Amino acid sequence: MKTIDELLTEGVAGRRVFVRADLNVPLDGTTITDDGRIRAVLPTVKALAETGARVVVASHLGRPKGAPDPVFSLAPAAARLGELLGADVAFATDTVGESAQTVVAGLADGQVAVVENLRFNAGETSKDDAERAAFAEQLAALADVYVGDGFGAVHRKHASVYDLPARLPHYAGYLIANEVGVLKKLTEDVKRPYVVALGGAKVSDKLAVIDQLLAKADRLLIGGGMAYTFLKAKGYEVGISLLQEDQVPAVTEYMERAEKNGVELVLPVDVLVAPEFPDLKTKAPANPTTVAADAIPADQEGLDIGPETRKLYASKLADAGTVFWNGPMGVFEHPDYAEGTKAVAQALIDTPGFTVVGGGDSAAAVRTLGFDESAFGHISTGGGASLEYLEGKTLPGLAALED
Ligand SMILES: Nc1ncnc2c1ncn2[C@@H]1O[C@H](COP(=O)(O)OP(=O)(O)OP(=O)(O)O)[C@@H](O)[C@H]1O
Ligand SMILES: O=C(O)[C@H](O)COP(=O)(O)O
Repeated sequence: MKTIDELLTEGVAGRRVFVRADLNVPLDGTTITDDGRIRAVLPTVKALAETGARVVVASHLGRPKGAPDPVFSLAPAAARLGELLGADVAFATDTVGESAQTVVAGLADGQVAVVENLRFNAGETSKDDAERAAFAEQLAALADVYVGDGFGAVHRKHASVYDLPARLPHYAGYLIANEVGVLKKLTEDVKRPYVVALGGAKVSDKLAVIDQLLAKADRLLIGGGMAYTFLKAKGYEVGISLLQEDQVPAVTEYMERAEKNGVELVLPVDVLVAPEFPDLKTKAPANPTTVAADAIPADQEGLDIGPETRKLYASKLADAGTVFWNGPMGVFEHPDYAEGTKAVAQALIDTPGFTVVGGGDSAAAVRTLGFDESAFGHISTGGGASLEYLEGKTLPGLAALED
């Protein structure tokens, strides 16, 4: 994999450099609640701008449906990038259309532009190779060189991640190089016990990863929205909690295999429930009730792990040699459901083992709940990406940078 340092040595002055970043930051309306992913790509953008490149930054944000949707505009991220760079950042109101072409053509050496959300174009995420290729051609027309630095999206076989680098000279940015450097160690030299804590809301993506983790980890702690598919597989009522019904048979098999392989698969013993999802805007008190994991009322939703589970998970993390944690334990954005995530974050700080926190929301949780980032071994910008990397999978966005 050629890195950006080689590109800088070759010289970038006057060249249009396309930086595929992951600016998929959490938003409250148009307010960015955690800018970690924007800060993470700064070294790459700065190095390119300072050496005279015309930098075109592109990213996805959220999961729009292949058409423009103002809720998912990258405009707030572009503005924040400008603030962090201390420079004007031009913003194109489309991705490859007239606005993008005009903005890119107007860039002077050393200037930076951001184009609108890649996923406003159906070609970006299309499963059809030709459709993705057509969009990649349009993206390629905007640049002379490609720098891949959106680590959080390298597990996606998307046009800007996979098809575009094949069409331009390509290099890995500093973030990708650093992430791969740290995560590689976890695949080669893992100090045991190796404990993996999984939570969050992208349940279907992450359940598949457990299949592989059963052959690698010594202990798996399950929380967040993911827990309810397991509790359902145990035959418990999960009420209106997040549930991946079609995955129940697979999860049943995981639980059987864990037992056979001697992997400790630990599930919540109690949870916080309420009749409805909390209001994350007003943060009005949610008044949750604590119930045993096998006693969730049919009309209630599980939104955090309970106090007994917090203690249990802390004890399961205390003697870890290595910990990988992805996905908040509850809806941490609301104070009534933040304690589970806080307890796991604190347990990672307290354990003597090497700790890695992966995921946009997990990293945001650690920061917004007031933890010191330096107390963790590594905070990865990738959730699904870091999990799939640890699984040993070939990730499209990394493979594309290699050849
Ligand atoms: N029990 C629950 N029910 C519903 N949502 C939950 C629950 N527990 C956690 N969440 C939500 O999960 C979200 C984070 O999940 P996600 O899987 O995206 O995490 P991540 O891996 O850190 O991020 P990413 O994969 O996007 O990098 C948070 O917004 C949180 O509110
Ligand atoms: O948040 C993430 O994990 C990355 O930005 C990828 O987003 P996606 O899961 O919507 O592809």
